[in-house]
Amino acid sequence: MPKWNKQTLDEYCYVYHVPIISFIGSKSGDRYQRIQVKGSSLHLWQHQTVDRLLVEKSSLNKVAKAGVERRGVSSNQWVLFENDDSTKFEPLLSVLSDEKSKLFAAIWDKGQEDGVQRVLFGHNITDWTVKLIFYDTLNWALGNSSSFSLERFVEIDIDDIFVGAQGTRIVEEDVRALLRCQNEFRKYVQNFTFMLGFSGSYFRNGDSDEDRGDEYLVEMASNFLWFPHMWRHNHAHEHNFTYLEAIMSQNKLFAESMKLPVKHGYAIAPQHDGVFPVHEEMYKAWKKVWNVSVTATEEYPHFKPPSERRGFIYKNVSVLPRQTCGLYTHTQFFDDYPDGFDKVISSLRGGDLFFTIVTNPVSIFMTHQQNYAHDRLAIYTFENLFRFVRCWTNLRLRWQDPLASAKEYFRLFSGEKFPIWTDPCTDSRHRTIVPPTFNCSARVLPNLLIVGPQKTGTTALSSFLTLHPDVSQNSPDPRSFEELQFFGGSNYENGIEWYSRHFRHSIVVFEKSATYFDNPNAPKQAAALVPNTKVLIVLYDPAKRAYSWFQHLIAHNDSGALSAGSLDVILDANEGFAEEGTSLKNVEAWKKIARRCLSGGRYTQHLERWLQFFPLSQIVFLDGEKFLEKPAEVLHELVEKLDLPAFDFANYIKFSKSKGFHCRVVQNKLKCLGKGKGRSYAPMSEATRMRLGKHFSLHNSALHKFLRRSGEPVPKWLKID
Ligand SMILES: Nc1ncnc2c1ncn2[C@@H]1O[C@H](COP(=O)(O)OS(=O)(=O)O)[C@@H](OP(=O)(O)O)[C@H]1O
Repeated sequence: MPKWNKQTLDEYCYVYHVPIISFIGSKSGDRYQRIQVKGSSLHLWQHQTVDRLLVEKSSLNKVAKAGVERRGVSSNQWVLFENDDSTKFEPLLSVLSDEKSKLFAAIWDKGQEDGVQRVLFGHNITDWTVKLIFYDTLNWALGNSSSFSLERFVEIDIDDIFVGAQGTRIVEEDVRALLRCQNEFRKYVQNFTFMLGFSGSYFRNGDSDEDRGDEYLVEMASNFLWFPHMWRHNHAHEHNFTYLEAIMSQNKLFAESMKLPVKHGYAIAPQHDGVFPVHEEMYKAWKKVWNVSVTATEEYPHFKPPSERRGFIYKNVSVLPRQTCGLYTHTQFFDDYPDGFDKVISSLRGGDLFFTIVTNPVSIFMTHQQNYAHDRLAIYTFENLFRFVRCWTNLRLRWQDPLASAKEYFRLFSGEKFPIWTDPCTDSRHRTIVPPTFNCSARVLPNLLIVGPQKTGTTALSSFLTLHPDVSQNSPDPRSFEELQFFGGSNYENGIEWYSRHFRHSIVVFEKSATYFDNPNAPKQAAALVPNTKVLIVLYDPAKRAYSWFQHLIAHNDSGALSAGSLDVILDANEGFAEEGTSLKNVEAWKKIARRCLSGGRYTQHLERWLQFFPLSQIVFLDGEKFLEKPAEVLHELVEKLDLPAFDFANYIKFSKSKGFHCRVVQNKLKCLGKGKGRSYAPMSEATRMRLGKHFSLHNSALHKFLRRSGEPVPKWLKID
């Protein structure tokens, strides 16, 4: 890192108490093996080979268990640290060797030399022990260490307990093994209980030994917990509520007659069909027949990568992420492990499966009855996994009922409650399980979002833009001032079928909801559904738009605005200078109005959020003031940016003297926007203007800087002399 950058980084970390995590590699051409770390008394050794590692006792190592020795590391290219001063440095991972001096693969510099704390690693996280220590370090750096729980909830579902071709199914001896293994697992996982999923229609569907296996399982039913699939492993998305209710009821009758303990309102849909993408009819049938309140899926937001699967709540059903453990219905023999036996071994010994448990507070695994027949690979896999976790970590594994897990999950990740819709048509797995009413080849989603802010001319812009023959706009929603207000709004709950119904094919398909710009959830939700869309932001003098907002409220007889009488009274209240004797109710109402008037005009504040989810190349800025004066010219530029053929807007947009704004020309007549757009009201006083200018000055100069830096044209109204 260049010297100047390093200095700035160190200074930042010193001032804001931010620790640094560094991974240090060996320099290939360097002749020196032992080097002093610049500005520190610490030395490091390059190009080292490591055979044995030992996790050290340290307040930073929480999950990683201290004192266990790992042998057979056998890899080279490590950088090791030499520590002469235990008051300044605390080892996290040491190297065991026959040499006298002790070297360390990870060390914590407590910041006594320059006030900056650092954790230095001499190897990257391809080594699982380093990864484990890195996980602890990250939690420490994020300040999670004290609140960090060592409890991990583990659930193993056996799906389709009666589903399977003859010759692949469990027999009586396998059921006995399952019971033994459940007891064995309880040594590692407190309260462990297998959860068995059933489709009753397949009961006793094997040869005579397998049928006996089914019977014995049902005799032993009370030892396990049971949850429903469909009667015949049916795919939910293909059916409506009435049919789903019927087949679920049939499965319920089966459970009742077999006395299966079905508790906890838990269910799993065969092949996750209907859970995500959501099939509302299935959720309704689940509630009605089984009163389901928890399920799990591998499909949200997408099947891959598994580490990014998350949860959500839909129709009062908590959907938890479900993990795969590398065992599928065809995995019955050691030789059958997908990608070979070694892959599974490495996955559970410090690989993906191990880290699934480490990193997820709740892990729900999916297995199938075949994995407990023949070589009983599931038993082998989980027993070894649990042993490994016990050996190398301080984690406490526990089973708890899915309802408690759901509660815990959404307590920890409360921001995940609302599902984020993705486009099922761009996910090959989701495409096959969308309800038949959702036709991917016909569905249309926007490729341009006009996001606002409000009161910047977005209605006029939309109206004029649709003059272009290759542009179409969403059909209006009368319930929300014509706008769909889908992202970040209550219409989001209506789902994508509802949303996409409002669009029709065209080269540019746009949606305009001016509420999106300053809505905290809109960018994330928009990026999940239409990641390639362009996002158009109108840049308009925020002082004028604040005044326009206030006039909007007056025109709508808003009691708060009317009682204030002027925007200045609102601004006074917002700054804590409400006139003596003003009721608290009025002060609160005026502050609320102030927020609405001012918030959207703080451009960079909201822009930052959009840029977290969309690259700058997809953001289109439009000068709102120039648009007001010369709409045809601005539209000409916009059309070019959108790669559309040129269009003679000037022919179709003319200025109306009576309206005082530009209007569309329809059959030789001017057709202006309604009276709610382009209102006539007293002009803003110079004093209010100045006041608002002052309020926005920092935000405006940040916007100015941002536009300059990004090579975007700076609107005239923003130019700073
Ligand atoms: N051609 C034309 N016709 C009418 N109005 C025009 C036009 N061009 C820009 N404007 C300005 O648009 C302001 C309303 O902005 P929005 O359409 O974004 O408002 S909203 O947020 O959708 O309610 C509106 O604000 P007010 O003047 O306060 O009514 C206008 O200043």
